Amino acid sequence: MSKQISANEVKEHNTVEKGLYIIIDGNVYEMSGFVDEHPGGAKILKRVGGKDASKQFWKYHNESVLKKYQERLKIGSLKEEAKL
Ligand code: HEM
Repeated sequence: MSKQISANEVKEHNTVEKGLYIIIDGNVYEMSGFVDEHPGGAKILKRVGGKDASKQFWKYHNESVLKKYQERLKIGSLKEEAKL
């Protein structure tokens, strides 16, 4: 099972310096080492750091992109938490 990461932890990692975490479909990806080679540009990725970027991701990519990069970029999955 992959590492469980809380929504707060994701939120705190919103810059390349601190670690650029993004959520796609409940999985957490660490993008800081990838921003400079992202074909869609660094800026757009930095803007979604610390956030759920599922909607933006599926707008521009398909499943094969995730398959290709998940081994390198995926660091865990979003922890299920009780909602108040
Ligand atoms: C795991 C995360 C991501 C990976 C591995 C990734 C990878 C890639 C790759 C390989 C391409 C080249 C086109 C392709 O092969 O489909 C691309 C293009 C692009 N990506 Fe990403 N990307 C990620 C997340 C995102 C996110 C979150 C956004 C938006 C906020 C984004 C926006 C774009 C845009 C705008 C393009 C250019 C599309 C075009 O020129 O038609 N990407 N990305």
